[in-house]
Amino acid sequence: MNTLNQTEQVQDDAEDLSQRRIRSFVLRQGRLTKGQARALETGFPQFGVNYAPELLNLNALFNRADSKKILEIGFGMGETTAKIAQVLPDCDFLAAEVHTPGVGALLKLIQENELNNIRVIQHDVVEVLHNMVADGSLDGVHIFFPDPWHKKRHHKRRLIQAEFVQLLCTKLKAGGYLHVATDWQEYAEWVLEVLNAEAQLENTAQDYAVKPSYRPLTKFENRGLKLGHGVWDMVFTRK
Ligand SMILES: C[S@@+](CC[C@H](N)C(=O)[O-])C[C@H]1O[C@@H](n2cnc3c(N)ncnc32)[C@H](O)[C@@H]1O
Repeated sequence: MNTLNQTEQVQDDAEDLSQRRIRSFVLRQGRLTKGQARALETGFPQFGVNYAPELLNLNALFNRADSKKILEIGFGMGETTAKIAQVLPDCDFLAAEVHTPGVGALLKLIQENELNNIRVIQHDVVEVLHNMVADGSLDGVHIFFPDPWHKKRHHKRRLIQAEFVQLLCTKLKAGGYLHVATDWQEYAEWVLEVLNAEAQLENTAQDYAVKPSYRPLTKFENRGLKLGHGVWDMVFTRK
């Protein structure tokens, strides 16, 4: 192991010991653009949800009862979230992300596109699910390009793990869906194995699914596809 790896290992171990749970993200100081800062200030009061260990009333949050309620996990800069919310106006999206610039960016998109069907929460989604989302209340869960945590010793940080998938299943309605997409083949195989092993889930495809039309191709993904890189979608439903 070289010195850099040793330092990383020590940092990893220290973090693991200091936390009750291994997290799927590392918080980095991110620079906010002026637009993102303004959107946080003006948009969060209307479209933001503060973390609190109390169950959310999703119908009240979106001010309608007849819509499908979808949780998006780790929306990054929110481009995909905003596009999907536009093409699926009958669905409401609770979008979770931990990084402040991303939260500002999505709030900016919500304001620019006058979207009423997104609410944003800045918190670890594992805690949000445990403490704020009622059992059997979600029609769908979107997880697009979760951090692949390439190194073997970091695999424990991967969001998609048996225990996490079980938690998602308790929050999904019967017939609700879980859609995961990744551009890292080894992680795709890992995700497929974990989802196949969960007895409460059923694959909608033989293995990988055809990309559902609501998920837009991002610039990054398009570039990768042109270079011959793959993207794998997996769509499972809750029995
Ligand atoms: C690789 S990025 C993908 C972003 C976006 N979905 C996309 O397709 O561009 C993964 C994101 O998941 C977020 N994330 C990871 N673990 C999370 C957690 N436990 N709760 C909320 N967000 C999380 C990270 O902060 C990061 O922005």
